[in-house]
Amino acid sequence: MKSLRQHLENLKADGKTLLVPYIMAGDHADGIAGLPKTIDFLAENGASAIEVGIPFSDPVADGPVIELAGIRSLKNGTTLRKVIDTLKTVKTDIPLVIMSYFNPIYKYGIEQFVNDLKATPVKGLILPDVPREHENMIAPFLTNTDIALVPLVTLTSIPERQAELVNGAEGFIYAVTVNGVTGADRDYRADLNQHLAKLAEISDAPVLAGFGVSSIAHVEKFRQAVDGVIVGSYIVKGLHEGKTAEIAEFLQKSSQI
Ligand SMILES: O=P(O)(O)OC[C@@H](O)[C@@H](O)c1c[nH]c2ccccc12
Repeated sequence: MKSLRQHLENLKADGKTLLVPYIMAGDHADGIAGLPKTIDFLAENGASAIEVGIPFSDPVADGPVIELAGIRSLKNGTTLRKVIDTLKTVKTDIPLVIMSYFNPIYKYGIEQFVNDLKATPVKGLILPDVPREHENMIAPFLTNTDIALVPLVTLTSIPERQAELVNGAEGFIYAVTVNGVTGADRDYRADLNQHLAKLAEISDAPVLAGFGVSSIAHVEKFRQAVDGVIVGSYIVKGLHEGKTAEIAEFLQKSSQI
């Protein structure tokens, strides 16, 4: 079993709420140099894993908060190469998961990308614009590595599709809670937890809910149906505004739920 899944399953077996904050690499006051300390900060405050975003000019699934963070990061001169070089210097016990659109990886060289990640704590990949049908562009390079491909299951995925995506999940299942882009402050549909609980039932791998999670009440709600949550916009905005105490408190409280 790949270590991302093992790590999350161990936490789950200890009764922990799985908590995966998302950050935009390079969106720090001191540019990419600030990435290692941001990772340390999240790890110290209870993150189970950390999703590290790669900035991209056409982020089709990103809402305004993440999109602006990407623009700031690109203005800081962040490139995929700089992110990987910086991650090579990071020492952490918790797995990192790269979230990237495919284009930067394609430009970098797919095989080279996977090879270079082996010298980093990256244990998973979320590639929102690579559907299962196209996974073979990268999956063969991951076979003999400890890097898991994390599937996104959306509300519109029909049961057959869900089963297919869940089958053989190497890390965790990313259960998308809304139809639309990332971002906090949104209404969830009334039967969302039933939908999530069904997904959790058919999945052996841990299931984490993401999109719009921005309060302790959200974490408590989703915890009734799945193993944990992914929190992006709330974290990205808070860090950008320097609200570290608030973020630390949110993470600590969430991981105790
Ligand atoms: O920001 P939110 O609503 O908390 O959602 C998480 C999200 O930001 C992060 O996982 C993410 C950022 N960009 C993405 C693109 C697709 C899927 C997921 C993402």
